[in-house]
Amino acid sequence: MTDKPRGLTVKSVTASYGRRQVLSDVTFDVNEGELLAVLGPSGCGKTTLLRTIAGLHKIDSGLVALGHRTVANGNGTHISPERRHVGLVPQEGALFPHLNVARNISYGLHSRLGSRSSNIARPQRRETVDSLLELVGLPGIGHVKPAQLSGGQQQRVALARALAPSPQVVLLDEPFSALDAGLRATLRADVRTLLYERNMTSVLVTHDQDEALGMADRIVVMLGGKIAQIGTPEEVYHTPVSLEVGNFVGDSIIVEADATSSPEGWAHTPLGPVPLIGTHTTVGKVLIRPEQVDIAHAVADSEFTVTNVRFTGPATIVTVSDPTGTIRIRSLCPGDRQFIHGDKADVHVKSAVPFYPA
Ligand SMILES: Nc1ncnc2c1ncn2[C@@H]1O[C@H](COP(=O)(O)OP(=O)(O)OP(=O)(O)O)[C@@H](O)[C@H]1O
Repeated sequence: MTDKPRGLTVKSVTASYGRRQVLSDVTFDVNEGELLAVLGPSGCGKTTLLRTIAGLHKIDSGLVALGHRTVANGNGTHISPERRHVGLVPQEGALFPHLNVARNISYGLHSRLGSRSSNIARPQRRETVDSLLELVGLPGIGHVKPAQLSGGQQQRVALARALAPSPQVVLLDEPFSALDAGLRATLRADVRTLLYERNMTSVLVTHDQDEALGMADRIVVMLGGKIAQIGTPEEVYHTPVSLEVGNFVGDSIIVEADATSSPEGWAHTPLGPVPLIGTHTTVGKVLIRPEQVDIAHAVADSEFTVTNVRFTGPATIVTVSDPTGTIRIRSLCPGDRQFIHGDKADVHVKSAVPFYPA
């Protein structure tokens, strides 16, 4: 269990809907002030996991603790959501439409204090709401109804409401999924800064790889109700524990590799010799990231042909394929287009890649 009073422990948690188990032996800690992303495909159990931490879904076995306080275990302990001191930022549509922004936020204060909330002096409540609106970058909009706000503004208000009772942990359930790309990027950065400045312990659930890689201190990769890997964004991106994790966490090229007869630390592949992370002596597969591949105009004849060129602004994504089209390699080339469709190309993997034995 975490020894920090504001950390979170999830230990060997299983949870079900009826007879169907959807979380299986889930274990991780979140350190005080850390943002942990739970990344996984749709249906893998991310929301259920958040709900078990928030107290909205009972666990079958295992333990959930906030700091030193066990809030759920398999022996019948189940502290109710309002007594857990957890703030939840759900997906879109979470605000009460009939209440103005200030009342939506002060609802967060009520939920912490229950019946005692009426004892808080109105000026004090107002001061708290005003400072939270300031914090999320929306000063002076307390009188406005949610319908008058943009999606991004509504999510900022939802965050203010979650932070209102000074929770021990903030849980964010795909909070940016309904926003357009530009707004999503801005809000991700703002929320990250805000949580960091408040030293908030946070769990962010997302199926968006960029979001997890860009926001989290550590990532839990969930596949099929189980944890597949826990690590820093760099670890899960560069050294995924399996091809499945690697493929899910980012754009990847997976090719056959033979390390039985190549020099130590290298494997023969259809792309030529490829450097490996670690020493291997079997056949298997390698997982290559697009930015690890250099593509150059062929000096002699090459079996690889440029089949797609896509300019993205800061870089150009070039796809080359072998004659059968079974091997397709995307490479991230900085700068403007230097290739056109049909160019012959040489392919070179420039840094060590993970190897997975067959
Ligand atoms: N109330 C429910 N009753 C029965 N089964 C449910 C219920 N809620 C979710 N499930 C099932 O449990 C599994 C996990 O669902 P969950 O919503 O936790 O996944 P998720 O990873 O959050 O998915 P998404 O990213 O699509 O929201 C899914 O197979 C889902 O169909």
